[in-house]
Amino acid sequence: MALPSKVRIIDVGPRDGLQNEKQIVPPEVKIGLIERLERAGLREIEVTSFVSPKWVPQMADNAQVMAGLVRKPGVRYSVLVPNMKGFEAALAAQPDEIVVFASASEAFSQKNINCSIAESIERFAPVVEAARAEGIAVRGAMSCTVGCPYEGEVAPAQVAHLAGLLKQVGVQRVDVADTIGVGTPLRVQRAIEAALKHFDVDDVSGHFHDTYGQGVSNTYAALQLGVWNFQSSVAGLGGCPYAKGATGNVATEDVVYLLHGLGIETGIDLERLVDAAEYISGFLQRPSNSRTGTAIARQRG
Ligand SMILES: CC(C)(COP(=O)([O-])OP(=O)([O-])OC[C@H]1O[C@@H](n2cnc3c(N)ncnc32)[C@H](O)[C@@H]1OP(=O)([O-])[O-])[C@@H](O)C(=O)NCCC(=O)NCCSC(=O)C[C@@](C)(O)CC(=O)[O-]
Repeated sequence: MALPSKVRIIDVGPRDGLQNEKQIVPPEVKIGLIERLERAGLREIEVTSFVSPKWVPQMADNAQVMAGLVRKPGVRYSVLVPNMKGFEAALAAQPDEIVVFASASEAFSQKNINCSIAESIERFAPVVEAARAEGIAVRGAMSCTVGCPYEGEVAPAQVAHLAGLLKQVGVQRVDVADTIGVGTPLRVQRAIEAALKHFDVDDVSGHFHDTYGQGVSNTYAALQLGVWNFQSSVAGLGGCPYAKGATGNVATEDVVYLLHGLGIETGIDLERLVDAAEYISGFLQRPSNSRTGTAIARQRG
């Protein structure tokens, strides 16, 4: 199959990237990061999550971040929502899209959202209905589609099962997430094919963590199946609080370098993206996890 000619990237740095940071990042820094991502050409940004602040303290400023954004036309701002309480809080902030998040593995579902997969779907059903009634788009993140930190390998059939449940409750598109970054290209392709049993290829995205350095290879493997939507994180920020040892998402800079090298259009200016990475890395006092970003920053001197 020919590779797609264009790709849409959702930068999840402000949410997935920062949620696990011990040091609280103030809302104005998060907003500064979002503005720099917009300047770099990102047209979809996962801004925050309306989850319990006891579970994820870094996202406790969700309403402040949303209220402080100067929304740019043409940019889609999404937020994670685990239940009706989160949806009601998110609704006041008027996101363009909400993301409900379920797991392909039972154990991770329990650790991450304190309920079984079936219970999570029951919780999401009214949330999805309410969001769509408000004209808010709904994405479903599927965690642990390749491996689980508690159960080990996850079978494609589990991914297909979850994708089917999300489809049934009205989720419009899904992310195939390798939460702990253990996937390699063929395993990731099997997980994507499982999602494709229920969703059109235009509505399936790849979300790869880079724990074992496979994020770029897995992106290429997904492109080979025609997938053209990806989530990645500026500077490779990230890690899930409930997936011990897992590192950040594949860096947006690394994905963009791959895509531009393949002649695939992204609308993203790599130099400006590195500016955004330098901004947040400077705040965190830590070098970027992106190989591309590091190379470009070194050339700048
Ligand atoms: C789902 C719950 C809330 C269940 O947590 P629970 O403790 O079972 O919830 P509960 O309904 O029993 O409520 C307990 C307390 O939490 C409050 N509460 C209840 N809901 C909310 C809410 N929405 N916002 C704010 N507060 C909330 C509620 O009001 C109550 O407050 P209290 O009466 O004790 O003061 C909790 O487990 C939670 O917040 N989990 C979120 C964990 C999380 O954010 N994980 C990271 C995101 S997933 C991820 O990163 C993976 C992804 C998407 O990136 C893809 C990938 O790579 O895999």
